[in-house]
Amino acid sequence: MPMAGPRTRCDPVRPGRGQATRSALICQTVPVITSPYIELNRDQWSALASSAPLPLSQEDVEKLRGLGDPIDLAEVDAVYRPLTALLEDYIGATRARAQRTAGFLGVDEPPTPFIVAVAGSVAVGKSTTARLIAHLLARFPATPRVDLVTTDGFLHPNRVLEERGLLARKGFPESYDRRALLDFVAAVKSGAPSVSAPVYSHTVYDVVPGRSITVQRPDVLVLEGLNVLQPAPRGPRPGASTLAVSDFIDFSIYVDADPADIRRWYLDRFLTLKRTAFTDPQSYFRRYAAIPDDIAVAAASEIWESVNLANLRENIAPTRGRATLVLRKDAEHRMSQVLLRKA
Ligand SMILES: Nc1ncnc2c1ncn2[C@@H]1O[C@H](COP(=O)(O)OP(=O)(O)O)[C@@H](O)[C@H]1O
Ligand SMILES: CC(C)(COP(=O)(O)O)[C@@H](O)C(=O)NCCC(=O)O
Repeated sequence: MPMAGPRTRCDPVRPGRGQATRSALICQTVPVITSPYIELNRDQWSALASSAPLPLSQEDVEKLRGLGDPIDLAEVDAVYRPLTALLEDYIGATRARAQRTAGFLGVDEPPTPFIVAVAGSVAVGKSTTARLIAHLLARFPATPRVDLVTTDGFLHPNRVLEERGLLARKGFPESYDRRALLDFVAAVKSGAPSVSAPVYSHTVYDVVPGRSITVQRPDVLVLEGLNVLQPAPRGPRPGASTLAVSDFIDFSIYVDADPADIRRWYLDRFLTLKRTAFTDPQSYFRRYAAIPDDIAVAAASEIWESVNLANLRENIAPTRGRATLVLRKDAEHRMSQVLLRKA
């Protein structure tokens, strides 16, 4: 993310013993690191929290956190109190600008939903971030109506993935119905009164036929998924639209961590799911419930390497620099650094 450019730096050279005292300069070309982000460490970020108590209990946090994510009230306080305050500020500024523009044009055009996108690898904890943001923003008087949509509903059904030889590419850009996802986000951002999105089930590992979630012009839409910062497909047909989902996003958050840590979280979660969700006869992974842990871990490792890590490297991590804010986590899921796009 930081960009390097050369500059000349000159430092005075101290004369050695017995040498003439005339000062001298030694000059060299050194790279200058500039970045479009303001970087804050954990203490700097968490110190931005206001002293008002968070409208959340430890019990709420336990309900909202994803499987394997140890986040507690103190961590929510450190990360999400400043984050939601910042988001409310962005939302207020966006609304004020929309009002000024409507006044300038002499039209009566209310602001459209503010879209917050949450991106990052499989198993990095996007759903915890998305759920906490949605829950907290809904408690602010200016944004009581908040909806949360995950992009997995826009995956092609397994039948289509199988036909196209893409079952082992689930989560890769081509495994989604990108047109439908783009149409959905564009409709929300056009102020459509009611827009529906399909729903995915992690249990059956497929899109649920006939099920949908309807979004009715909320104050905020939180959109969570691997691919929300993905650019439009490369080399589109001449004349085809180059619009991408990210063109309709007002604020994006990339949840970032070391791939070695994410791998461990993925495998630990797989073992927990093996004892819980996979025992459901409806579970796509039910065959793993009854096999020894080491064989299940070997299979999960293979899925991690060949699907999720490959997708992280090829498609997801390259979009990190497009995010408004990068939330960097340490090996224990604790926020270690926040990068915020300079205004
Ligand atoms: N095979 C599965 N069965 C049931 N739930 C799952 C399964 N895989 C993932 N989940 C759940 O789905 C949610 C989204 O997971 P994922 O897409 O990996 O994103 P993240 O971990 O970044 O939130 C998580 O809450 C996770 O616990
Ligand atoms: C469904 C997912 C692609 C996540 O989709 P998202 O909500 O981010 O659009 C992912 O959880 C997944 O199932 N990946 C395929 C490999 C695996 O089983 O882990």
